[in-house]
Amino acid sequence: MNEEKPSFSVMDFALLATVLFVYLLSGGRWTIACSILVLCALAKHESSTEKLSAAAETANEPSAPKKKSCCGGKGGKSCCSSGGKGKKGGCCGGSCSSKAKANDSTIKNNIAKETAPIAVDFTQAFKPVRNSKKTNGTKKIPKVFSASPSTKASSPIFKKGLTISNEKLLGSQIYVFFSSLQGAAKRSAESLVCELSKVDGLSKIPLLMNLDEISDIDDYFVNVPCDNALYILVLPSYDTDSPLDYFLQTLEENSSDFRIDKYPMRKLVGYTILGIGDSESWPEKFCYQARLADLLLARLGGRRIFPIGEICMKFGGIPKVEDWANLLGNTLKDDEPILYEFDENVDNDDDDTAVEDLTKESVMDLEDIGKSSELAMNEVKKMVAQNSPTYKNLTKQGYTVVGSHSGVKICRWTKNDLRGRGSCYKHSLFNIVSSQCMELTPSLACSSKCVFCWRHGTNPVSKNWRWEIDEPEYILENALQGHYSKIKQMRGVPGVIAERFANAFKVRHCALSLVGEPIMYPHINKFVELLHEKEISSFLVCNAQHPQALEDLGKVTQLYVSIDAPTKTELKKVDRPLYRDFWERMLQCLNILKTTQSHQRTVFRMTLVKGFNMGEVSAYADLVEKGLPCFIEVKGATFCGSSDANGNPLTMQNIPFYEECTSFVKEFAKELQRRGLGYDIAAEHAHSNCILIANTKFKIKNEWYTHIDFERFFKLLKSGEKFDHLDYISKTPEWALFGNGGFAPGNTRFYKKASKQKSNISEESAKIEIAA
Ligand SMILES: Cc1cc2nc3c(=O)[nH]c(=O)nc-3n(C[C@H](O)[C@H](O)[C@H](O)COP(=O)(O)O)c2cc1C
Ligand code: SF4
Repeated sequence: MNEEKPSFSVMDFALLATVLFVYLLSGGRWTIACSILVLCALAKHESSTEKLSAAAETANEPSAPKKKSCCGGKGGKSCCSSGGKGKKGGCCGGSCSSKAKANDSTIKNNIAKETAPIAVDFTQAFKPVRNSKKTNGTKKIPKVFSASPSTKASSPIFKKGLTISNEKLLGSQIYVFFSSLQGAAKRSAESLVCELSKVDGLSKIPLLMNLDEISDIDDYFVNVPCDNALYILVLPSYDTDSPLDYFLQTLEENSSDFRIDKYPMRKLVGYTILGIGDSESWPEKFCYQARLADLLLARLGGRRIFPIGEICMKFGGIPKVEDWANLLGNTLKDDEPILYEFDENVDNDDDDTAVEDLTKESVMDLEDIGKSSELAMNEVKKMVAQNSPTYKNLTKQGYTVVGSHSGVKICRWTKNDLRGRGSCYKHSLFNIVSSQCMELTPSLACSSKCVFCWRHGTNPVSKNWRWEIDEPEYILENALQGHYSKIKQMRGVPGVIAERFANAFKVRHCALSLVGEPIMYPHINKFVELLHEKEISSFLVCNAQHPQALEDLGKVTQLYVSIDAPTKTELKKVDRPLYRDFWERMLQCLNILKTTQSHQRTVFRMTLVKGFNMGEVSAYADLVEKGLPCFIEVKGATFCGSSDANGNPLTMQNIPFYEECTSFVKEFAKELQRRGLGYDIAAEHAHSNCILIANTKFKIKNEWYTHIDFERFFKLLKSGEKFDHLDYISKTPEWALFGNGGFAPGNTRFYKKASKQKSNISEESAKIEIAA
């Protein structure tokens, strides 16, 4: 034991006494100076005392072996760097060397961190388990991908739905779906397919699918095409309306549709999503629709096998897609178990706590995503916003977009008529002069995706109205303005007849067709009233998918219903309707024509497409029996220029010749007469492959009255009296009757040069026109 040394020496006391003396003699400053001197002296004294006592101690020790001198961390030969031949050095016991190793590895790690190509930040889901209890041993840590937060809160299945699946991802059939407006998602999906095809051991080549072209989304997102399907979705985000909105709307509806399985996506091996967007221009909404899709697929029971990727196409683009694809490829090869949610096979073992720890944070994140995504789902957008690619597309095609959901366009028959080259078939059949007719739609969106629709791929689709609504007064005023400005542009065109040009500034007819489904517009009745107030007659074409709107429709001059196929199977193939109960809807509409709307001038509009709907006439006759329309307008689909790959599957082979149309119509009329339904062929416009079958009540004293007396129509309307289709008829002129061609006198028929026509036609890419 060491003996205790005294704390103060005589020297110390002498110094302190000096300080006291100085204080009493001269006060503050001198005392401070003196104190500092005293403290220095004391410190010096103290250290020399220590040195002395240390020397005394060493001198007193019994022959202790001499310690090697320490390197002081500098690594002298004798110690840490040890020429020590594997022996631990004398001073630090080797800790110098281990520290050096640690420093080394930290640096390496840092370098690795700095140089690693973090292309996409989707690594959050791979956070390591923080509970060390769960990571010991050789047990692998399952990757966890949490499911929809809202379902987590509400579904009992979720709470206990964590289990491990060892699905063999490599053996699955991968489907790469994409939706694209401007092509970036398509290119990304193609690159993804290319990268994934290189993955060793993948048993099947991934399939590329365009979501916007799928006839029925339910074929893939309620049913699945095979029992080992794995879905990868490449989705852009748009804060304006885009085709993806319909897809998301469908998933949303399916998740709450009691008629279908609550978790249909559980049939998949799994899914993952690659979002693309623009983080610079849309920082708040960057890839928000990809996240929404992720949420909805999880809600439908889908199992996420890889975290959602979010790539800004402005910075990096395709190389980042490839990075993501490579990481996904590694996951496919990786046979580690994946923890899925939404599985009732509960495994309630100890891992649950670890899983909870592990998922807590990502679930929190997803809750935020969930909230913002659900808000996004309920957000009301403009159908066609001015900055949207759809707007640009439509205006490029010659449409004047009015407000946010309506459009006008002057058709080629209006131009023809201004130049004395004849009106369209509506002149021959019903007395509508093309140069005074405005083609307009108050809804550019449609609830069908007809194969022959030439605007397919351009206009938005939806089952019902989900956009901002413009006032009918605003639409009419601006539509007329748009129409007149297009007419004005015709003033320099050779051959324009001055009188017709002047009259064209008084629109007399409005064809509510053009593109989309006019009856979807919530204020359609008010809009038609406004037309009538201006003595503009109304020709409304609807697609027989909105029975309630049809039932509620007020008086129109003529009411069309498109009948594109005679049977349920064919109608699905031709119209690709969005509604699951499309056939029932159509039958309901036919019944409404026969009952509530029987006072209207009703017309079945049939567009003949060879190879699609020119088969059985008796099935068509069944439909006529159900709707009993006043007229049946049969028109061969017509060619209208080459396609720009808009998804239209038809070619010139599908365009029927006029002879084929007439023989179809003759057979059809015969079948109707055989059933005693009282129809006959009345008029034609051979130039546009169009023939009219009319109910014989319009044949008075052996003369056809298929034309409209517009003056009488407006007179009756103003009178407020009830009237029906027979009250405003006029005699069909001789030239329009069937067999006479239907070309109005006073016009010169103009034939395109055959060679020029030929050069414009590309068999593979024909665009088919059905309206006008
Ligand atoms: C009108 C418009 C709106 C957009 N809105 C968003 C958005 O809300 N969030 C986002 O991340 N990117 C947004 N973008 C960027 C697109 O998602 C991005 O350009 C993407 O690559 C487009 O894919 P696509 O070419 O396949 O259509 C928008 C782009 C346009 C033109
Ligand atoms: S043809 Fe008419 S009903 Fe069919 S998709 Fe086009 S706009 Fe809609």
